[in-house]
Amino acid sequence: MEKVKPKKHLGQHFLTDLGIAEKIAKSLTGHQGIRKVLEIGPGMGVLTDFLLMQDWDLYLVDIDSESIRYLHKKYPDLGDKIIEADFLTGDFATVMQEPYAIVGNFPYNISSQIFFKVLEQRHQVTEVVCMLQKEVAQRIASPKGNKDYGILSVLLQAFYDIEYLFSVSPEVFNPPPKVNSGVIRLKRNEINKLDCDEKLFFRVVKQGFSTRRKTLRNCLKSMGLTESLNQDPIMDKRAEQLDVQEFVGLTKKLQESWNQ
Ligand SMILES: C[S@@+](CC[C@H](N)C(=O)[O-])C[C@H]1O[C@@H](n2cnc3c(N)ncnc32)[C@H](O)[C@@H]1O
Repeated sequence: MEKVKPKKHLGQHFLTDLGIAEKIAKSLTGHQGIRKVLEIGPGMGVLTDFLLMQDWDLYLVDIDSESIRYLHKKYPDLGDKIIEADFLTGDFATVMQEPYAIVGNFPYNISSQIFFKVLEQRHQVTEVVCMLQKEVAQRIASPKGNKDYGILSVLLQAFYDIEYLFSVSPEVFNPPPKVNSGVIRLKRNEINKLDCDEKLFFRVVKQGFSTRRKTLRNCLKSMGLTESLNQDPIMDKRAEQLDVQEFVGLTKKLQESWNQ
């Protein structure tokens, strides 16, 4: 079968090391008893081959029509489960219907956007195993106080337990990317709902990190801080010094101060 020509604008760096592909596929655990799996960006199916050796109900989504033609030839039995779509704009809540896990060697240029979409679908997405740019992987898994800790770390850590699994060097891809890669696993935690207004929590986290070097007092002032909240010692801190629970506490304080 003629191979897919790598397209830079689609982040196509095809993994050539079968051992690593197998290791990624085996990192999926079926957390919370889920068998339905969506692979984002299967390309030529290097991960897919190993996923199909396991007992998953597997769906594939790729934006590239050349990859899709290749996958249909390679896996004729998958039929409609091979989906040509943009994961970022497609309605996968409806396609998948039930809770599902995500796996993939993500297109690195859109990996943060993929995670914002995962957050929107957090009630349905039980697990994510993925390879992405090492720095982004580290940032997502990073604890508070670390220079890498940011918006995605807090938001994802609020709903998922995150593990950095292993690093992968550029030589095992065709063409090799300019950056190192990292594989992470996210397992949805048991907390169905945060103990605060979740929409406000998202706003507080995003606004809190809007200027990293500034205190929360400065970053959040456009949100209408009352005088008493303005005096609260937490406002002297910077966003990177707060973990998820502290952000939840801050969100509750903000809401209560508005209700007074
Ligand atoms: C890094 S490659 C990985 C390919 C293959 N899984 C491998 O490991 O060799 C990323 C894949 O994501 C696909 N892709 C890029 N943007 C996408 C999007 N928005 N939605 C779905 N797939 C996308 C690309 O076409 C490509 O096949």
